[in-house]
Amino acid sequence: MDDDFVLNLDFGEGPSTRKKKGSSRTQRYTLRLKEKKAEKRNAPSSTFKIHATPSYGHNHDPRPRKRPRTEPLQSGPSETAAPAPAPRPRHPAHIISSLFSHNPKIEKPEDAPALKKLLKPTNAPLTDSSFLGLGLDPLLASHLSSKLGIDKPTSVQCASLSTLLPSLSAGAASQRDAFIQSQTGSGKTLSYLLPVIQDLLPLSSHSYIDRSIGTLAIIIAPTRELAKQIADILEELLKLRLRPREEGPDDEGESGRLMTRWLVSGLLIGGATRTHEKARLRKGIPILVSTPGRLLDHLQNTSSFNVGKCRWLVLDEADRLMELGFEESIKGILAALDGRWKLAKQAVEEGTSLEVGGWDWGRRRRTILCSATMREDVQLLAGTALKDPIMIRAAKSEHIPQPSATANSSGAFESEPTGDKFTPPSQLSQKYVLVPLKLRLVTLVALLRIFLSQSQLKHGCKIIVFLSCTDSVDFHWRLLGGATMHAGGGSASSDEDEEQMGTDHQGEDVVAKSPLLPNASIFRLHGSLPQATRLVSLRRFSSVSKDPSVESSSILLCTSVASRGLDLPLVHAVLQYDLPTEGGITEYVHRVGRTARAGRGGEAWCMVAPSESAWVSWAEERMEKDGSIRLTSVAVEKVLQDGFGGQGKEYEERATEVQLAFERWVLRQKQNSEIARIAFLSHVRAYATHPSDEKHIFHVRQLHLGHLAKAFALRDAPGSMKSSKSRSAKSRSKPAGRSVVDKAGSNSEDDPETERRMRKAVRSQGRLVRKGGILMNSSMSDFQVASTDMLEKIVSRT
Ligand SMILES: Nc1ncnc2c1ncn2[C@@H]1O[C@H](COP(=O)(O)OP(=O)(O)OP(=O)(O)O)[C@@H](O)[C@H]1O
Repeated sequence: MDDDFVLNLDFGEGPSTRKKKGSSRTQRYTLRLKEKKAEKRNAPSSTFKIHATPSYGHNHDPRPRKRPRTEPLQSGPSETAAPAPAPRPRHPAHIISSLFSHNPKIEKPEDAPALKKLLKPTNAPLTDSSFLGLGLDPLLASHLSSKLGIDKPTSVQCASLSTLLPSLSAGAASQRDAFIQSQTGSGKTLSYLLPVIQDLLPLSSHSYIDRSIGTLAIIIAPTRELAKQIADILEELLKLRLRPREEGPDDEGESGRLMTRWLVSGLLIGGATRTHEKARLRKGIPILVSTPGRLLDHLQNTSSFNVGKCRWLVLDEADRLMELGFEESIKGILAALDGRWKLAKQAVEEGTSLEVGGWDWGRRRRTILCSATMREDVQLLAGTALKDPIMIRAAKSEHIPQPSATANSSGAFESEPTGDKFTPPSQLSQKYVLVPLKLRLVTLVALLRIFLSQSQLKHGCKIIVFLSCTDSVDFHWRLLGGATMHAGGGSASSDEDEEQMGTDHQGEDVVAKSPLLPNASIFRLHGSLPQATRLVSLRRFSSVSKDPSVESSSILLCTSVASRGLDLPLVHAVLQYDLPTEGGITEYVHRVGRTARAGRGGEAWCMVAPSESAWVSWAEERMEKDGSIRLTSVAVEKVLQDGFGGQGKEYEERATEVQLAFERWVLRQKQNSEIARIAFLSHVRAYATHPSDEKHIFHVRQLHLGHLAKAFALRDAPGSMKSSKSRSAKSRSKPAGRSVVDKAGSNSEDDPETERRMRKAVRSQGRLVRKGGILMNSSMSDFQVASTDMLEKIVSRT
């Protein structure tokens, strides 16, 4: 089987790779590498091969080296192969990227034990339980099984259904509010949707009830994507048959239930015009999914929004709601709902409104709060929103958990159950690679190639890559989609770049293809993209071809906006290219939780800089004190070797060529260099926002900016890291790659005042994305370059 693919290498000097004058360091590297290469090289070749299927454990291929092919690089499935460019002679003056010199020494990780103990999934459906046994309506249970393929409940679903289902929870417990907390991918959405539907379903047998009854249940989610996802699941659930399969359409049936289909769902997330939304609300939306800002807006301004009879309020991802500053909006929503209920009740009592027969006005609204963590701010929200709540948690073992704690009047839970740390599912394999800054970009490509090659066996897979900020996402997306291995790329026009980019119907770029990542579509997601683009990107990233012969591998480059709640099918690997700047270990667990869902397997990888190595034990300890959670170290050399193939240290040459291809793309056009520069600056700025208790691990001062520049395919750190106006001749002569402190000419970051100003400046910029508590940008990590001078000012203490 020859499933290798070939990279065309051009050693000729294209215009884009012309050496800058006066770069004596580069000249030295060039000469050294040239000499080394000349020694090694027997017969110069214009191509090398990169194994599409990395061979774990078989790196030293005993087969004789194949004669290099001269075919062009294989592209993605939809692309036709381009004619092979004629091999060009190697040019002695070609700039060589010195990727493998002057890197910090990294100790080789110990070999991982050959047979890793397989851990039982902690978020899988339970084999010894059933929905019917928990009291779920047979119509719902059979719909779950036949249409959604869900037969057994997960642990948290067992706990919640046994508490929240109206049929089982008799007496006082039947009206209590609830706090649901459990692992990622454990099925929290169904754990609240099923009780809500089961509670409202009997109303369908009253012929006089229709949509005009208004909104009876509201689900609030922090982001539009999440709200849309919940609404989609709800819509699927509400397609259930309203009579048992064995009963005909006109039978009154043994069940004695003749139900009408009035129970429909609706989504309010902005995007549509207010008038259009108002018209939908006037018609009636019995179960509404919304983001907080838009909901509050309609509660305050839409008189036809009939919520007087609302029975359920669900606050999903409550910790994210708090992080995004929605506390005030939620208080407003609670007050408005109470007010509307009072007014509606009063109107009925006064006879000014038509009574719905037998409506139980005494029944209080039930509120459910779902959160990954029990942080202080979430407990405060629980204190405001919940009354005498019951705590619902998933057990770690296959035991149906009992509701375990109750909250006091301030919302604090009196009996804090043990083992309440927010941990990833146990079946998730967690790995990290200590990567010198210079090698980050090529290691990213190598890792993606490894994931893709694994997925080839399974007809495609999904990979999510988290980056620090929107500018970095945009840059990497364009870079991967634009860079080619043709050194003649110096003359490539932007049209050629565009060929590898697909656009959505609004003309916004959606998909990119990289010759380095064959058969994969690359998407991006961050808060600054138009809403339509975000939704299209997510939909296309998640789509799975029904034809097994069509590979549907896809890669999503994103910010933390994708870390919470999103349920994207078949995500095989999550790579944290940049570790979270906000949210610490909770954010890490949310991100890795996009894979290994509902009992399935998955891989979580992190790239850790040598200066950040203390993060590993820091993270392990925060996930589980007893040391049961361990991240496995994988050597960067192994990743590069497996990703790029070749014999011995051949991967170094290949990685260098890939780096050069990226650097050529950056040099190709001014606009590319600008994107790279902006991404670099935004990344450093985002890095500076790591909270003070993480500064011993993540400190800008530890970053070698010259090396980091390589990770943005730049040959030097942007000169504007120091204001050009104020840059002295002395500082100009300093070698690139010094830390911010060096460049600023003083120990600026040791100065508490500078530190304070830096945080303030960065935070205030972060706040710009949240206007009046309404999510404008969806993620606090989505830093925009409102002013690229910001960082320069910060570091130069102007
Ligand atoms: N009982 C079940 N059996 C099989 N799959 C299930 C079951 N319940 C839910 N799922 C599936 O598990 C996946 C995760 O569900 P869901 O998104 O509700 O998890 P979650 O706990 O809310 O995760 P997160 O904390 O990441 O938001 C979904 O694809 C869902 O269809």
